[in-house]
Amino acid sequence: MAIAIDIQSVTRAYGPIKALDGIDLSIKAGEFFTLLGSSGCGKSTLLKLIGGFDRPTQGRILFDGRDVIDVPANKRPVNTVFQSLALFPHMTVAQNVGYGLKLRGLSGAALKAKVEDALDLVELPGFGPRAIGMMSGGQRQRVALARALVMEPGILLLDEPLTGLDERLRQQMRDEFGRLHRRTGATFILVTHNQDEALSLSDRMAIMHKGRIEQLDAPAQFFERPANSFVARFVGIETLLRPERIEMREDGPHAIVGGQSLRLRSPVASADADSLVAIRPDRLCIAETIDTADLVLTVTETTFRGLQTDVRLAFADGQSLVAVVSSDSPAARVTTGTPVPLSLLPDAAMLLSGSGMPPAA
Ligand SMILES: Nc1ncnc2c1ncn2[C@@H]1O[C@H](COP(=O)(O)OP(=O)(O)OP(=O)(O)O)[C@@H](O)[C@H]1O
Repeated sequence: MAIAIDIQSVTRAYGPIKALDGIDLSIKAGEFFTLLGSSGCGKSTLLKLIGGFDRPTQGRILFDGRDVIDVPANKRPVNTVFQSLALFPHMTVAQNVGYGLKLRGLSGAALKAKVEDALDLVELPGFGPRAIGMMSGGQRQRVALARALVMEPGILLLDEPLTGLDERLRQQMRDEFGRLHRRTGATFILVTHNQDEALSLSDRMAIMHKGRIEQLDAPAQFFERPANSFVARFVGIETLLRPERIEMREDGPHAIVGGQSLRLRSPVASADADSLVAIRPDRLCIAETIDTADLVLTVTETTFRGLQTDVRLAFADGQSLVAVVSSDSPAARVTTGTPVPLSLLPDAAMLLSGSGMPPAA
């Protein structure tokens, strides 16, 4: 049932704009795959190509090794849950869910049984006779999901399906997607700009930017080994410092920033003019004494954030980083202008290639 997808050198141009620019991507059968990126990066365009609602300008798309470019949307083993949901407002829940099966020629008790099973699957048992207008936002999302699942697709496409729901419902539906993925075994492809959603659900995900894939990996790898400074910033590693130079020392590579030395995770990629040093905030801590410190920086600002406080610390050249400390620790009460000793845990600092973005202020 689950279907593997191969996207080979796919470009989709609208005049001079390349919504997709040479995408190569293999999605494994049965995997939960997410396309993550900010508005305009091309993720919906890619989903449309997979669904058969649009054609690539160049390149090939294969399902289980078969080219599907000429297969129309309604003949593909794919169902889509659109952001707009696209439910028929004048029909009941059961009529909406059963619509596709009816078109396939199913009727009577067989149709009814399938619809009821699908409503059970999304935890809306007995809701069949209700009018769509009497369903809440979250319930409508589930009806849209049931309508797609009832077709038993090998591939389920989810286009920003949680947009517009409140936080509690988002959480509930998110859990539901995970559960349905395990139960159906179908290949799920989610499009979202919400990082939490992507991280919690995906087996693998791709971060897209300007029609290209910046990184394709399992979720934890985006923090462990961000491919470049764009990805680091996207996943919330905000400290990106411009080094004066890179030095190879006995204990490994070091970056010199503002006259101080930061030990880098090795091996380092070859540095170029755009290379930046990313510092993971979770691997930075305030040291007991100056003697045991890796760095000594000056406090420029503290921001109370409830349980935690952000302490901004500056290098001599004006570049800065943020240490996150517990609000009840003495470190949260340091005053501006104070020198603070810092320790870097192993692999806290990584040298990343730039992606044309300016470094953090
Ligand atoms: N029909 C179209 N005609 C012209 N340009 C288009 C068309 N559809 C998309 N584009 C352009 O292609 C690029 C990618 O669009 P796409 O809708 O795939 O982005 P997205 O990442 O899904 O964004 P969003 O999250 O806002 O939906 C954008 O620059 C967009 O303006």
